[in-house]
Amino acid sequence: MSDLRITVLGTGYLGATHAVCMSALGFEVLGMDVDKAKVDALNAGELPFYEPGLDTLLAEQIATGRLSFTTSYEEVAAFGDVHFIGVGTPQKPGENAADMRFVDAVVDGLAPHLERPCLIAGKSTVPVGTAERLAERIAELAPVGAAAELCWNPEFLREGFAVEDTLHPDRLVFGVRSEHAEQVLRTVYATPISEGTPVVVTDFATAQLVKVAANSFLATKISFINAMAEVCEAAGGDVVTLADAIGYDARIGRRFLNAGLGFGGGCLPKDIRAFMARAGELGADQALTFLNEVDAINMRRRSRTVDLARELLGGHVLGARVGVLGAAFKPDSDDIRDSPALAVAASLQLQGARVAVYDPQANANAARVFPTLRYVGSVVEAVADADVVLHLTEWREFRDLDPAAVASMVHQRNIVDGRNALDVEAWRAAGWTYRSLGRP
Ligand SMILES: NC(=O)c1ccc[n+]([C@@H]2O[C@H](COP(=O)([O-])OP(=O)(O)OC[C@H]3O[C@@H](n4cnc5c(N)ncnc54)[C@H](O)[C@@H]3O)[C@@H](O)[C@H]2O)c1
Ligand SMILES: O=c1ccn([C@@H]2O[C@H](COP(=O)(O)OP(=O)(O)O[C@H]3O[C@H](CO)[C@@H](O)[C@H](O)[C@H]3O)[C@@H](O)[C@H]2O)c(=O)[nH]1
Repeated sequence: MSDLRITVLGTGYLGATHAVCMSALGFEVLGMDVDKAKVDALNAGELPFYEPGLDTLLAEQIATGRLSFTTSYEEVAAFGDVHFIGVGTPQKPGENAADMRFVDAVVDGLAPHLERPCLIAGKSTVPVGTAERLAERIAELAPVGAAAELCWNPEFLREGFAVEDTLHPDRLVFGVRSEHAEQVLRTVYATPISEGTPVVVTDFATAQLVKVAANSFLATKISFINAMAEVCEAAGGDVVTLADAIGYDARIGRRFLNAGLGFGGGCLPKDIRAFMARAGELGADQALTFLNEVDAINMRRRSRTVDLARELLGGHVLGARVGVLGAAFKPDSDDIRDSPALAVAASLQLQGARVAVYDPQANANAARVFPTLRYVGSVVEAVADADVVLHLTEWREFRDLDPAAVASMVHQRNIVDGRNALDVEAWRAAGWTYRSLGRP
């Protein structure tokens, strides 16, 4: 184990995971965030969000004494040999572009304290050109001068699998300007568990682009199958069978070909939009106009789900009871950023439905953003007397439901499976009118 000391600036979903995993690999790690409540919770060994396995790992690592958290840039600068940047890059309100103010603030906060040689490794997802700009800024501000070097090391973890993805990544991407930076990154990642992982060493521009290209491809794959779902709806085909059949072709592959309510979260939607905005600035906007269509197909799935619910209610949404299963943008996460489930729930409520939402982990986060929806603590409460049940986030708890048992709780046996994840035959056999996206 190398004695490099690591810091992680921004300890949200990405940064907290990275800090905890680096500590689990044996490094001494200092995490930093401007949110004092978050820092206090992390220091107490309490994870401020839900991520399977990360809670126990955090508590274990805090107990080793190798991992701690602070709000101080000075402490971070004095402590670290390698500083990872994992602050947020959300969509700017009312624009497609990414809001870079957190990235800029973290560099402006840290760099003036850098008095000893170090590597700063950007992990946040950024518009191409950011690393080049930040390198200049660091050169201007850091007392140690060129011995504070920047590199770009994009992160590909998925929420719900964050620990697994961090410890066993599909690949590592190092955007570097020197052999020294490459060697330091190789040392950080030279652990038994990343053995055999492909390492792509490249320039700044490519490293930043790899990340948004990957997310654009994933978003396109989902919208492709959702476009097929639209055609299946028109033609009377079954998109799940279609996905299975085309997925057997190894060139296509079945993963990420699940049709339904579409993609949400704090990454895919904002990343394709920021990529389009950046391409526009670079004069390459034509190259990415297809991403507009990817986005539009995705958003149409939300309206389609609302329409299915309305159809099942015979057009009478006003006063109808709607039981919503799921609020998170995906299962095994409490993240509700751009959640398709909440968009559908909110739309039906706006049309006058009486909506009850249950999510195993995301109720509290959802209530902060959509305070007027009614949140309940169980499936039983969500579906009580419902005229229609909407399955919008495919938690195992929902996939395992016994349709006969749920049938006895509702007013009308209507279900929309927004994720094509329930057993159609079993639900129909229990007397349910089952509707889903892209299936007859
Ligand atoms: N969430 C993921 O699964 C994931 C995966 C890969 C890449 N990314 C990218 O990583 C970045 C972070 O995403 P996230 O989901 O962890 O966001 P997040 O909102 O959960 O976390 C961001 C954290 O940064 C902190 N912060 C803001 N300003 C700061 C500052 N000046 N100094 C220190 N901390 C500051 C915030 O308080 C917050 O805790 C984004 O660019 C995202 O696109 C996220
Ligand atoms: O076949 C599929 C697969 C996913 N989704 C939806 O797509 C969204 C995103 O899912 P996923 O990619 O699993 O979650 P994220 O945690 O947002 O991870 C994505 O975004 C991260 C942040 O950039 C990247 O690091 C990951 O590699 C990338 O998968 C969710 O709403 C899913 O419900 C589908 O609708 N159909």
